[in-house]
Amino acid sequence: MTTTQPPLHVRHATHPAQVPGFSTADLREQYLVDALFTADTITAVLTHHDRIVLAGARPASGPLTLPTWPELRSEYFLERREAGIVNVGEPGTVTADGTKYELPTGACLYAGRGVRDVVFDGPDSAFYVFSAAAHTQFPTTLVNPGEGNRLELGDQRTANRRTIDQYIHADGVRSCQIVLGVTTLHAGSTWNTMPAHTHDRRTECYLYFGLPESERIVHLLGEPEETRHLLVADRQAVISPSWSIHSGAGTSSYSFVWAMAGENQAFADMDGVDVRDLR
Ligand SMILES: O=C[C@H](O)[C@@H](O)CC(=O)C(=O)O
Ligand SMILES: [Zn+2]
Repeated sequence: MTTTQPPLHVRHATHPAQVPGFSTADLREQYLVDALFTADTITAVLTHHDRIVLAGARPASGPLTLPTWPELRSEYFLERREAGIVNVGEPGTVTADGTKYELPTGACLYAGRGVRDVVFDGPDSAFYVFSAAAHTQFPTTLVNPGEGNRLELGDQRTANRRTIDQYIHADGVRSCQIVLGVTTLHAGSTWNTMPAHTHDRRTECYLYFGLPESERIVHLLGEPEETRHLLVADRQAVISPSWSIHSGAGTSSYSFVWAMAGENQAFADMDGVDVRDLR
């Protein structure tokens, strides 16, 4: 089928000193990715923070093939890249060089460097793609919800009881740079990632999903002593540069894909910020 292929949206890196001068609209333009999932379209954003590409594929009326973009100067998208793909919609399939993988909601497919053809299918599926530059090839691997390393964090009394599934990480599915998982807030819990942290060696992106259409997440960003917020809807992503905290509270519970790329893959390489020190 024929589809319109939107251009790659390129976002330059930002300096923390710019943040105090940003209006709400400026903050949203720099850090919020608000329309990744348009029917029969693959939408993509390249951020110069660690050269991460975020893409969304919604194969509503037929299969969609992952293209490449002129800015990448590559023959095919994964020629020098790797990707973590998470289905944030209804069950669907991803076919990587002829091998078809079934992805229920919340499942993750790691697609390694060198995979030429990636095809998304499933009328109500929605595939989130997080891609980083890759120096070598690791095997393409499927991880289903609950099959990764599972962490139970937080407490209902502080409204942050949540389950963290680590999928792509140093002790799980191997990759060059990507560390990726899905966190699900338990019913009645609203806070993620509080106490907040930074990790100056990695850029991290959150893609919120499973949030009712009428609800919003108040996502906190910026340096710990100079924070700002974004009001974020379902299936929207936020880019957190290395100097930025990334934490939020919803008007309801929700899930999110967290994914990072950069200098190392140590999940525990975080600089925690005491709640009392946030400004
Ligand atoms: O660097 C790690 C990431 O920010 C997330 O894994 C945090 C998270 O999912 C949570 O606390 O809810
Ligand atoms: Zn983090």
